[in-house]
Amino acid sequence: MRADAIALDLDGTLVDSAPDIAAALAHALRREHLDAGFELRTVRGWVGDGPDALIRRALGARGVSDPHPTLLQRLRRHFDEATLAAPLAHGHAYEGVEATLRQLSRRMPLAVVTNKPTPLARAVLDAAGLLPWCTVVLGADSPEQRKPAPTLLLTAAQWFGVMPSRLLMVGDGPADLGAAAAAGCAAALVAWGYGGVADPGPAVWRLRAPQQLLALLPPQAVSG
Ligand SMILES: O=C(O)COP(=O)(O)O
Ligand SMILES: [Mg+2]
Repeated sequence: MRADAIALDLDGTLVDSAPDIAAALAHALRREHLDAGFELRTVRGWVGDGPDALIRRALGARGVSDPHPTLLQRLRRHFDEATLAAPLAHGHAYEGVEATLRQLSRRMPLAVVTNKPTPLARAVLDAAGLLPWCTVVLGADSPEQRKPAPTLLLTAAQWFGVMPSRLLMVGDGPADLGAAAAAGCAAALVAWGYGGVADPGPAVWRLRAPQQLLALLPPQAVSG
């Protein structure tokens, strides 16, 4: 396939961060004297739409379907503080990701496009040792930017001066595929992430290991 740049999702694609997200969520809920006893696999299923959606899902699971905005704000503040204090204390980059990004970054620019806010995303990437290989980190700093909206992918394409059709979005969830479709980008779905996509359709590449990206995008396929 031809791609001139890659956009990479963060949680569930580059890093197995669910244990840290679960710890930050538990910290936030406890600070507000709320029941924080969620299983890791439950929290894992809530990752992918950003921390505000995560917090709403946790509250919803406790029967709080219409939380007060100030409670949401406080929970977000506690969540962000906990994440910045220990971005990746329990999780790690998936095996093969660091070496793959290092090699790919010599061939083409790499953007991280995530529903995490940018400061949290940068902290996690730094802790994972992946930040040096990322040309730009684009997080969802406002609700409108959140995947499946195409905004961040279009920003990445513009940033790199490439057509959206020559930007490959690599992700683990429906928001990633939705954003790729909305932006007109090619898409690849990883097999190791937090999932939630039963049938990605024939146009989507399937990756069983990060290293497969190197074969999918050989050096001679790079233009310019
Ligand atoms: O839910 C999040 O915090 C972000 O998820 P993403 O990196 O998969 O976009
Ligand atoms: Mg993800």
